Amino acid sequence: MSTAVERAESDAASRTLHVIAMGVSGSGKSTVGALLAEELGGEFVDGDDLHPAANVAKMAAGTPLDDDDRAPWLREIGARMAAATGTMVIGCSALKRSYRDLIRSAAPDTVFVHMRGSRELLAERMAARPEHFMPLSLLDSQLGTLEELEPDEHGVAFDVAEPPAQIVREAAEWLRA
Ligand SMILES: Nc1ncnc2c1ncn2[C@@H]1O[C@H](COP(=O)(O)OP(=O)(O)O)[C@@H](O)[C@H]1O
Ligand SMILES: O=C(O)[C@H](O)[C@@H](O)[C@H](O)[C@H](O)COP(=O)(O)O
Repeated sequence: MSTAVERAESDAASRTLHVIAMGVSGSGKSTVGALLAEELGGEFVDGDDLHPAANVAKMAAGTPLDDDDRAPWLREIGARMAAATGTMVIGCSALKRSYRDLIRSAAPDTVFVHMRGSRELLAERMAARPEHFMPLSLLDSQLGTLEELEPDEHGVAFDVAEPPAQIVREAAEWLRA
């Protein structure tokens, strides 16, 4: 027979979690998000794959998205999260508070794991994946648009200078607590 502590630990481990791996381009949403989903025994969806083709074309051409471009994409992300039957991690920049509010309006228990880093390190990481559609020239617009998590938002931030495995370990610990 299991003890009360063991039962509580097992409940926490099996809890269904709704997580957005958030941050600007190059911050590790895809890398850390996929590893985190694996660690939590859930599914990972890359928000990049949910952008309308016009959004991808716009970014690839070096023009930042605006609120109107992002609205249908954020609604799709909220709908995916709300429809998840098990633990779900979605990589989504979720740069503004209003974008996170939109996702929460569909899936209120969504938790945000924000990967933060210096411009220099982010630029280095973006430059190291030249085949990606997102041009380095959009990094400053991404950083200019970013609104940090506010105290009343359910979330946690990590420094992208840490290795992915460490971020995942700490994030999973925080999420399960
Ligand atoms: N914490 C990290 N430490 C070292 N390299 C990382 C880390 N996170 C991501 N990377 C690398 O940086 C690049 C950008 O990461 P990626 O996951 O594609 O970011 P995003 O999805 O946010 O654009 C990739 O080449 C990835 O392997
Ligand atoms: O809202 C946006 O401007 C985009 O969602 C952007 O933040 C996101 O980062 C791109 O999809 C690029 O993809 P990567 O994040 O993989 O560079």
